[in-house]
Amino acid sequence: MSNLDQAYLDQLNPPQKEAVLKVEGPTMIIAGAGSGKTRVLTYRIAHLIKEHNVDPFSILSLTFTNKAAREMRERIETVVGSNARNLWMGTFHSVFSRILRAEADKLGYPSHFTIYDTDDSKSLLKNIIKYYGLDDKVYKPNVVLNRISSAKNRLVSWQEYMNNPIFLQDDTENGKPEMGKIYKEYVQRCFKADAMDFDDLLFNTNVLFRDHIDVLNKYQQRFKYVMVDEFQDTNISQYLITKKLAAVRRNICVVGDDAQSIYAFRGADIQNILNFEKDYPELNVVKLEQNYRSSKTIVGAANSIIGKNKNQLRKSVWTDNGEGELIDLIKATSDSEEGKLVASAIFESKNQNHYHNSDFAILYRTNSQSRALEEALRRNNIKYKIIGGLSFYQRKEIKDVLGYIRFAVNQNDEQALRRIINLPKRGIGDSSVEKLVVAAAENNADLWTALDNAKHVLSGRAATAVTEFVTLIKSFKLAVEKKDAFEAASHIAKNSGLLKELYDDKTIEGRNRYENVQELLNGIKDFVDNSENEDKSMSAFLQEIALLTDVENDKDEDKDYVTMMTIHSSKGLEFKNVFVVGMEEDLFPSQMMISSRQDLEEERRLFYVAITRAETKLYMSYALTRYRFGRLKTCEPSRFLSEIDTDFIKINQKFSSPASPAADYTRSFVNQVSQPVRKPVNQAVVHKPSPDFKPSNTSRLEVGNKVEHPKFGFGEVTSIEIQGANKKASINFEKAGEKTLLLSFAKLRIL
Ligand SMILES: Nc1ncnc2c1ncn2[C@@H]1O[C@H](COP(=O)(O)OP(=O)(O)OP(=O)(O)O)[C@@H](O)[C@H]1O
Ligand SMILES: [Mg+2]
Repeated sequence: MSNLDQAYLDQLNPPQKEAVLKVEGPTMIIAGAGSGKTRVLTYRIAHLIKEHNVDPFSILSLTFTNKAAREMRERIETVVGSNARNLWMGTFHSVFSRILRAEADKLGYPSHFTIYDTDDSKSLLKNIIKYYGLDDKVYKPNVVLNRISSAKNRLVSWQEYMNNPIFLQDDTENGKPEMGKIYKEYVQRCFKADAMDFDDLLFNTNVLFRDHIDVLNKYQQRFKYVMVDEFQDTNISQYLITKKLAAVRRNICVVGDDAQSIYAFRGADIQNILNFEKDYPELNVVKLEQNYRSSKTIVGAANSIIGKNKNQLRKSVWTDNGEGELIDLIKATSDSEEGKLVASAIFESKNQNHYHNSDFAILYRTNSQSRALEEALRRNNIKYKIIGGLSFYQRKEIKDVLGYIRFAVNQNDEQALRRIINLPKRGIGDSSVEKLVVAAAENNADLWTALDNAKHVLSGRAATAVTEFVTLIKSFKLAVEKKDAFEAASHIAKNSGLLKELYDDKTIEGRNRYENVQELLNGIKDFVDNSENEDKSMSAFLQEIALLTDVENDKDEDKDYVTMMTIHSSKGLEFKNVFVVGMEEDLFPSQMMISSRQDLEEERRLFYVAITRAETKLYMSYALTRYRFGRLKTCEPSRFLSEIDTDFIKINQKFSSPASPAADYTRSFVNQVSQPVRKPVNQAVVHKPSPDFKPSNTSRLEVGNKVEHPKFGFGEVTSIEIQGANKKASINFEKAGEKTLLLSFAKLRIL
């Protein structure tokens, strides 16, 4: 997006301008990708402040990531100046956790409540499942968590859940009749621990506004204008919050694209778009049809894809931009070759077009696909960055230090306690912790009180160790109260013994971990010195990082890197060149997700999101074999490839496997490679191994060797590749065709 300057209204087309100028009353813009919806929101806010003298403090703008909020804020700042800092802008979770902190006492929480992340929630559920003596193979913690999460997102409390026979019946049919009991215990334990999980942030905001009219009134008065980006991905809980807040003034503007709704699996509901029309009959609906982001080819391909979905609001998207190049289809024999071909294509495009690394993004369906791509990029010296995956704050050493900090802030934080109580080892085992938790429950006391009275519950060494631990935590608590966040954190890292333990580990990993903890301390220093948040307390810092989404924590100084991320995280972003990799059946569309037509349509919308991130050039790639879950699998090209109008796509000969059968691009070839659900070749091959078949030692296998495989039959080795400890051979089998096999697994007889 170009910089906003004084003449911002000239940078809008007529319907965009209309949406910016009409600031009173409800407005909805449901329009295609790249049509300037986010731009409209940004300019609208600038306009409200500049022309209508609206106090930024009374504008609430909800975005998909905090990063998007930061970028919008920066742009608005160029028009209205530093005043823009006071805008209420961020994700639903971050904005409402701020409000919950301010109003926590109304719900019986302290303002320093802890936010449990998914790991905390899962391990708490594990404890509960064990506590009730249930089988954790039946009650899998992440399945149970999903069930609880979806109940909360539909605003179903545990009381309603337990009293509604429909849920019990459903759970009984699923073989999990005890779900209600687990849900109840989970909520009560979170409450006891002064903790809220992610879903609670929305659930409890709804409770707050439902039960405390005075509080609701206060925020209804404060937020004179409410705006929501990516509206199609709001769930009912989020929808009701905005509806309540806007109920008095009705100045609400939502923008989104039903074709990009990709979170139905987490409870997002396109129905909200339809509800909106009902809830606001006086609604001003704005249509945006011109795409400013992408070439004609890309827009055409995207339209041809989304047209295959039955459930969508029909709308047209067109662009004035040039034709652009055709989409390049890259075919690889294996996932590692896919990585190499993608890296080579980036390398060449950079040279030819003088692009920076940052002009490229690689998008995939699941995080696990990144490994082969990373290896290839590293070999080509192309700097990349994975967004998402295991983020900085998810690393063990960081979570350990944060565990101490969390417990110093909130001594009821059971999950933090369990993490740190025996770290570094001080002779306090799981069973001692369990005894303390039970003692606390039986005496209706909180965990901290039980710890403080450990000598009545435990004996011998464990009791002494717990008493020493309590003394240590008391000193940390004091540090958190008396010192600034940075000094307190440094004190805790040092005196907990964690820093020393890492320092003493002289392995490369140990050094890395030590540096990561130093980096965490740097981050806290930065927060103290530079954060926009007025509250510089340790608990404010914890809250800020608890809500960082995948796309956020960009600590890298050098910003020139190829971005790698899942398609889900790429929503709302744009890049000059985009690679959509792993275009294979079972991977994309994902095998796990397509049990119904609705699910397939959601996968297709995800594909639409991926395509529409590209401005100039789009590449798609697939591999014929791929390691998945530790096994080499034969893959079929994704059915989505055959759904792209063939006028928009061509096979890239240069960056396709030499083994690919087609020399020239022809329509029929694309159709042929993309036929959905072809039987994998190897299933058709029936080979009876020779009577004297005995696997040979393959350590000396060479290119050109003739071999026999018990299933694929006879073939010739065409290449050998060493990858770390693994050695792979590509073998051209007479009947089964080209296969890449991992030699440590493949049974081969050298002839
Ligand atoms: N009137 C305009 N003139 C020139 N460029 C524009 C105009 N409107 C939008 N753009 C540019 O088009 C691109 C897409 O805009 P924006 O990101 O706001 O679209 P969007 O509808 O929010 O897309 P998505 O659905 O992917 O979130 C941006 O680079 C933006 O700056
Ligand atoms: Mg947008």
